[in-house]
Amino acid sequence: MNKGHSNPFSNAFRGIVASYHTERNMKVHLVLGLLAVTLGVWMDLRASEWRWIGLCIALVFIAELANTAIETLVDLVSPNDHPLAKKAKDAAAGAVLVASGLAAVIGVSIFFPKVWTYFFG
Ligand SMILES: Nc1ncnc2c1ncn2[C@@H]1O[C@H](COP(=O)(O)OP(=O)(O)OP(=O)(O)O)[C@@H](O)[C@H]1O
Repeated sequence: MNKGHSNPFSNAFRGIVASYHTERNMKVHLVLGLLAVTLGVWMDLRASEWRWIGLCIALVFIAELANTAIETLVDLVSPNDHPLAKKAKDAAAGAVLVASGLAAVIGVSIFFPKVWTYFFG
């Protein structure tokens, strides 16, 4: 493999696109992220609230990309069942769950009161 002319940005972008194509959860995260941004524009969020939403979206994508990287490496190194392969994959999936859970809690705490006030306030 020729590594001489590789551009770090295009490598990183290729990694994100490849993960989007192979991981169903990436598409779910993208839709939820776009939904949060749309809702944020509609609800006219404050700058501090946008920072939290941006942080949550980035955190979930970082966790999902790391999960993809670990799953891919595990499949390469241990194509057959092995307890350590299971441990690595389950821990990586756990990272996505923690990030998604935090994003859900922060998202609900920001949007729920605004949506409630909009419809019933
Ligand atoms: N090589 C392996 N050895 C042992 N257990 C494995 C191995 N590969 C996967 N598993 C286990 O099988 C289950 C399903 O794994 P799978 O590879 O489908 O990933 P996943 O967690 O479902 O994620 P995704 O849906 O993103 O692929 C998980 O509990 C995982 O730990």
